[in-house]
Amino acid sequence: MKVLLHCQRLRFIWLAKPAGRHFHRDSHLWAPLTLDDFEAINRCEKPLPKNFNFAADVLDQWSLKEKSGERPANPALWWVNGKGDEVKWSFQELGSLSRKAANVLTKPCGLQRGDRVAVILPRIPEWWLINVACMRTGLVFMPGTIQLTRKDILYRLQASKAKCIVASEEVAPAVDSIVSECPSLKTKLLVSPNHWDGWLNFQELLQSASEEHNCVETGSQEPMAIYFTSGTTGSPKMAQHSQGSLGIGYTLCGRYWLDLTSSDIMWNMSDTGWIKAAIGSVFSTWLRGACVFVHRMAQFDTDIFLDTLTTYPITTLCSAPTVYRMLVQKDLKRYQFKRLRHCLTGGEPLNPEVLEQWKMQTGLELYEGYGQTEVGIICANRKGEAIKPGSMGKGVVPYDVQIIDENGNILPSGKEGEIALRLKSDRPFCFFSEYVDNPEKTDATIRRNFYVTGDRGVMDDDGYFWFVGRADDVIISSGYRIGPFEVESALIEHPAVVESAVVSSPDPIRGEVVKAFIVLAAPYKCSNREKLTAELQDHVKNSTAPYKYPRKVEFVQELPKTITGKIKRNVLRDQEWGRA
Ligand SMILES: Nc1ncnc2c1ncn2[C@@H]1O[C@H](COP(=O)(O)OP(=O)(O)OP(=O)(O)O)[C@@H](O)[C@H]1O
Repeated sequence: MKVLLHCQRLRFIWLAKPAGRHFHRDSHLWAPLTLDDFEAINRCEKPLPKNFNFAADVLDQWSLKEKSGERPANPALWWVNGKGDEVKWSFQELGSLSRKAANVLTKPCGLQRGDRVAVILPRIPEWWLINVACMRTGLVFMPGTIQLTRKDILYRLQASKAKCIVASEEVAPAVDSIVSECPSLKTKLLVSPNHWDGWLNFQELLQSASEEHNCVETGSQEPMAIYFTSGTTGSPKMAQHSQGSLGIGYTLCGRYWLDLTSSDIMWNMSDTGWIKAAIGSVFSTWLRGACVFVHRMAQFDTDIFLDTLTTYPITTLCSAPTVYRMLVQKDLKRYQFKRLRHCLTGGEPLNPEVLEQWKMQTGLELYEGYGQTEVGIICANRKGEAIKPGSMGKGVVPYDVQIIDENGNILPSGKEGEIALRLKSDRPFCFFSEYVDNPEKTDATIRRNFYVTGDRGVMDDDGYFWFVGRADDVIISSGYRIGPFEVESALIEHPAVVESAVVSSPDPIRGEVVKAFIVLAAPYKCSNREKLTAELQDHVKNSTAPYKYPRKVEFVQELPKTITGKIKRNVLRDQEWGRA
């Protein structure tokens, strides 16, 4: 199945040899792959087909099922903006509009299979159209959030050598200010009712484009998308994914973690720039034939958020822990959610206190998942399995998740080490292909026969994984190893704490000590700081091993975060160590 090449400078690259069973769609021998096939491929019980295209092999199949009445009359995409505007597309409408969009990309934009397209759009329906149009044409989709600054956009366009940028008016001026420094960029496509000098207009071109389009027969391992990582620990890396890794790799995630069926309505809050949008708002959801629900909020607002859940028949919700931390500050018992039955979170550790409060106030569990841009979901609390508050759940199929030491040896349960994925003879097909133009970083993810995540954790006797912290975030004080998450989770149990970030801080005797940066809840903002510090320190000493308590405490208005909302502990740590 797979050939392992031993290259110069001890670099390993994998060439998976896909099976040739999947005939060209025009051939009389061609049979569409079914959801059962995708699940079997995901379980590694069936080989990856030679060719695969998510638009043709998944979306167009749902269109046919919709036509024949085999799928409920649920939209494929349901978009609202809170101002009375609404878009509902069936799979058939999504099909015909995305074919038109494909013609816009190849004809007036002049793009060819394999070209890279930077797409920086807010949560508007066109984002989904361009996404599917790129699949149909074999273009490599590179999403980015509209919160990117001029400098971020320049970094992304130069690093990727993108041929085209698709943007909205929010970011067009920033693009214009740096375009002269991006020689590879040939086309600027604006998604707006207005015309801008030097930009083609998507809406106008879409209206006149033909609906006739033959989907490109992409190889399963052909590049489909490039995701820039969050940049929590440094410059974002370009993780490249293939048609198969994204298009098939999330089948089981949709079934077991998201628990979706074709009559579900999934609201995933992730920004369009991150892989979580791809998982929850494209691949997992549409593989299961469910409806993708989108609310374009100008900015996150808890009242609008809660109103949306009471107004629309959303069944499944996925949001970052930060959002749940804010929501549990409200009196949630006042709200009657219309159809909500399954709630998910991930991207950051979820404090057990938040899970308990959410459950107490809404009656619903919170199913946490743990993953990375590079390899997708690694651990998750699956529907139907008992949740252990504070744990990220068990390893997900097809991954063999282990805790290893610095030499790549598997550690027994209960021992802290690095979270890693065991690579048997085959590299799992759902892995990213590489960090583009960065073979050293790609190689550095492999230790002996493991993919190392760079995160530290513990597996218990029941196979549940417990997050300790990113390897760089672990604090070593007087010889003790202290994970920030445990201290932060202890702090948030106290009613004065909305959220906190725990980092190492220099100390002349202990080398480094635990320091907590704390955002206070409104009623505690005017409290006596000295008294409150002592109270919080005592609280941590009582709820976890006393050596973990924060010897230094600083109260802050807010914590530094990435645009995905993740706490940037490295910024606070550098500040403490005078490296800022
Ligand atoms: N449920 C979770 N619990 C704890 N941490 C999580 C969870 N889910 C994701 N993470 C963290 O997020 C990381 C993956 O996030 P992402 O792929 O966006 O890149 P990043 O590591 O934040 O950014 P960069 O690699 O650019 O520094 C994981 O390695 C882990 O540290």
